[in-house]
Amino acid sequence: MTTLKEFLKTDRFATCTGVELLEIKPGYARARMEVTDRHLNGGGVCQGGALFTLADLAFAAVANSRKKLTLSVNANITFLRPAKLGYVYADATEVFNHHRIPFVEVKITDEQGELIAIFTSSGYRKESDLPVDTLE
Ligand SMILES: CC(C)(COP(=O)(O)OP(=O)(O)OC[C@H]1O[C@@H](n2cnc3c(N)ncnc32)[C@H](O)[C@@H]1OP(=O)(O)O)[C@@H](O)C(=O)NCCC(=O)NCCSC(=O)Cc1ccccc1
Repeated sequence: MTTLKEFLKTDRFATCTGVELLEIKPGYARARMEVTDRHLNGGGVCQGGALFTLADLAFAAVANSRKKLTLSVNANITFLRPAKLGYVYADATEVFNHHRIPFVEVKITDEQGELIAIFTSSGYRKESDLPVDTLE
């Protein structure tokens, strides 16, 4: 039996950056990443691309939670506060479950629950079923 969580572990770049999927339900997913020295930019805060990667995997989990292959066709991120060393969490919600063009919002927060960034993305949902039996 294959789960969506296992399917998304094949995203090796996200795995290399330390992104872990914690929860996937229909229309909702949560992921986390530990910000370590290797994630810091020259300004001493978490690099924006690392936060984007965290949000992108959370997007992939929620957008594919309907078990149809869904890819991102556009994405935007707004950085509100710097992320420091420690865990950051991504809560992804499928705001609009359109059968073809779903819309997803991902909120990134730190260990104190402070909002770090907001990512939004539209997906393109293909007809093809994902080769997964369950979500987790
Ligand atoms: C999948 C699809 C969006 C659609 O494929 P197909 O069904 O084969 O159909 P086709 O390509 O023929 O397109 C149909 C029509 O739509 C048009 N069109 C397309 N895009 C746009 C646009 N932005 N804006 C406007 N129009 C657009 C296109 O020109 C065409 O128009 P036409 O009918 O000729 O007039 C494909 O274009 C693609 O791969 N794009 C790149 C996506 C990508 O690499 N994303 C990033 C990585 S995924 C990720 O991050 C998360 C993740 C991780 C792991 C697992 C899952 C998720």
